[in-house]
Amino acid sequence: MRIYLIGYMGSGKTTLGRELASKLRFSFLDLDKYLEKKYFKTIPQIFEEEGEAAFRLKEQACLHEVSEFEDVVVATGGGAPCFFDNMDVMNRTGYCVFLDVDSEELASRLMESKTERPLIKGKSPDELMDFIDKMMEKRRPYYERASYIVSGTNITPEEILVRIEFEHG
Ligand SMILES: Nc1ncnc2c1ncn2[C@@H]1O[C@H](COP(=O)(O)OP(=O)(O)O)[C@@H](O)[C@H]1O
Ligand SMILES: O=C(O)C1=C[C@@H](OP(=O)(O)O)[C@@H](O)[C@H](O)C1
Ligand SMILES: [Mg+2]
Repeated sequence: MRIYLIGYMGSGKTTLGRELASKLRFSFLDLDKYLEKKYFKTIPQIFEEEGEAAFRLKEQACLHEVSEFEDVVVATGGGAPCFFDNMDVMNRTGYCVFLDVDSEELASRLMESKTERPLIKGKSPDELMDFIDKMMEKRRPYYERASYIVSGTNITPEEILVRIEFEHG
């Protein structure tokens, strides 16, 4: 069994994914970290040296690899669902959960942790808010293809599990 967490930067995929995996006694895998290990480069380095398009190709390759792993919770990167066949792969090979957190909450979380995220690096609070709103509008249709949507500002791993169990039986 595989669980994929998707959603905007700052929605808590990495944080909640780790907690969820430990509850289930599954392995936890962060797609960004997996990618950094595979290519021996950090995400900001790849964006800077090779550009976003190259990053997206690497991200897709990594997703295809991890989609064969057993009993894992995968925290994806915020953009992963919006490129290539990634959303199809996740829906086909696991339970895909969209963490739907409102943009004000995202902005306040992301102000604290911008440096490792090349897409928002150096933005002022107002610019960040505007950027999140615009990008969320484009990304939402992809995110909403997830089999499960969990919304709120304080989503817990229990809530995610209950949803999957309740709807899946
Ligand atoms: N439920 C939460 N409540 C408050 N802050 C959170 C919550 N989940 C994550 N954060 C904080 O938000 C930031 C981004 O979380 P992270 O798990 O890295 O998100 P993602 O992987 O979706 O980008 C981190 O600083 C984290 O501590
Ligand atoms: O939203 C995006 O396009 C990205 C999100 C990041 O992951 P997080 O969502 O874990 O921050 C990381 O993959 C990269 O910086 C691009
Ligand atoms: Mg993350």
